[in-house]
Amino acid sequence: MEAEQMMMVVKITFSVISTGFLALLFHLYNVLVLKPKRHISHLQNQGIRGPPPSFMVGNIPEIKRIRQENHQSAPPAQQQSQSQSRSNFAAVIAHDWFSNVFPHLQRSNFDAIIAHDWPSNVFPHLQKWRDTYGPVFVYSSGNIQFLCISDIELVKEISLYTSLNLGKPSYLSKDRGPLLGQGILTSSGQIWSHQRNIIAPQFYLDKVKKMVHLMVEATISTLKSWESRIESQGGGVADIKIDDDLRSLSGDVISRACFGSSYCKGEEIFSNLRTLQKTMSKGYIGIPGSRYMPTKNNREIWKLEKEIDSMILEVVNQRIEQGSQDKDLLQMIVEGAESYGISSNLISRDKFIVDNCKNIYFAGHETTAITASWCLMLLSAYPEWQDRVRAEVLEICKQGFPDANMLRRMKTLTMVIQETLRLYPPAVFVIRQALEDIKFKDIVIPGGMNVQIPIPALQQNTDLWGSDAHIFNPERFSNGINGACKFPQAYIPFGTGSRTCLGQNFAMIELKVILSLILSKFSFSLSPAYYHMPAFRLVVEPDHGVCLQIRKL
Ligand code: HEM
Repeated sequence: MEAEQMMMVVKITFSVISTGFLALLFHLYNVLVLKPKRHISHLQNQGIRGPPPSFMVGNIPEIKRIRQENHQSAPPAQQQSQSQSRSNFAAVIAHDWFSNVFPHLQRSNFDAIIAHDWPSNVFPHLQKWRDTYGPVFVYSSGNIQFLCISDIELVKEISLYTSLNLGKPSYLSKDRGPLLGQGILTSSGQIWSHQRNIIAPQFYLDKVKKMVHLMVEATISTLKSWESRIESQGGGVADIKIDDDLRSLSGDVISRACFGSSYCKGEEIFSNLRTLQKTMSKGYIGIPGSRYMPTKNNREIWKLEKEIDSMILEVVNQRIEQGSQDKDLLQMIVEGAESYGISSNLISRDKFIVDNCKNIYFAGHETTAITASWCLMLLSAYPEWQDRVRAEVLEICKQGFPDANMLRRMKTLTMVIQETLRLYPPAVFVIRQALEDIKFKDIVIPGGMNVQIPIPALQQNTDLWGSDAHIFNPERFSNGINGACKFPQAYIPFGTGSRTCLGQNFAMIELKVILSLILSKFSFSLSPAYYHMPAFRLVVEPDHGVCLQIRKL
């Protein structure tokens, strides 16, 4: 009898295991073979083409090959020496008589030297496929399919579509999860709308204006450190690599503005986030599941993620214990987490708080700091614009510090920032996932498909912006965005549609404060050490940083 029972248990266990195994196999077959095939043939039937994907890896081998070919066509040694002589040239020319007597020559030389059409180097595969298959094509990164769209009429329709059926892709929360968690940047649907409702009021324009004073204070302390470096180096000039200073500055601003000045651990959190960002962009091979493999890189990512999460939670709990009169963003997130916890068990209270703080930390400081770096690089390279903007700032602020009213009047500075964000948008893709079949123009995007809009490709499209699309010309924004381009939807550095950047007003005001204060206190040119090489590390940043020769005015 006992033996019979044993047999029975063994049989049941075996059939449970084999059913589970078969279900897993079917799931894998569906995810890895059937679904991608269905998506691609659905689009192919509508005349959309793209490079043929291979099993599991999709088009990754081809992406690697195209990048390799692109790299080989411009050997690094040659690039380095060219670039060195270029930046030497720029640094020297900016201050000698040649630039005054032959400004047209200097300008055109510079445009030839520091080429702004970097997207074709950083994403050569997208450029190649666009040339081969047209402005709408389909490709696969590992097992994730993307419908890449740079057709302006389609982009226009997508930007007007407000339904949550076009949400954040599910792969993003896995892919960027360690950095951004399940915060608003990565979540879709229910959690997202709740989070956005909590966070959005913090970024209303009237609230942001009150933060100008706080931004000025933070900037002044950075500029004081530059002054002492100039004094200590002697000769009235110092070579300063500005990127990390600007990163700390924007980190300081976001800490004070959104999380209260008692956010003492901010420094450490930011530096860990930066290491995490670098580690993640180094290791990512685009195959789903690869994040979960116990590689050395992934172990490093998990360790950093844990450290960051516990640091944030520690600071939040300290803050809750201390209590606060100010209703800042942190307070709102904590209250939001309490109310959300009552209505949902989708995500724990602690995770809700940590993920949203991480989101704002990363979204709010990295992008702004990089934009400030690019903007100062461009103002160094185009001294005539540096002079023009400085004259405007000095006229508006006299000898004082900028306030919200003054910032509004800085039209030339706004044009320069807009042009910087056109040529060097730090966030390079708007990414969405169709949660059900959605029709745009005459294309039905199948449910589950990811949509990718490459921001730089749109913003440097000569058909939309004219033959000078690759050239730095802030003048094009003199009549606003509508005057600069036939289609305002082709200018989307802050994204598009219902999920545009929550912090865009905040970012524009912060950039104006930082840049106007720098311009009113210093003049600057490119250091011979500057090496122009935009690189993609989840955001587009200067690979070797921006090194400037800075003089006190
Ligand atoms: C120059 C600076 C910035 C740039 C270029 C930028 C760009 C972007 C872009 C492209 C998106 C994605 C939008 C989309 O998918 O359509 C985004 C989302 C977001 N950004 Fe920014 N951003 C900047 C600064 C900031 C700042 C300062 C904050 C906060 C203080 C912030 C908070 C956010 C948040 C919370 C989202 C997610 C919105 C959502 O999904 O609902 N950003 N940003």
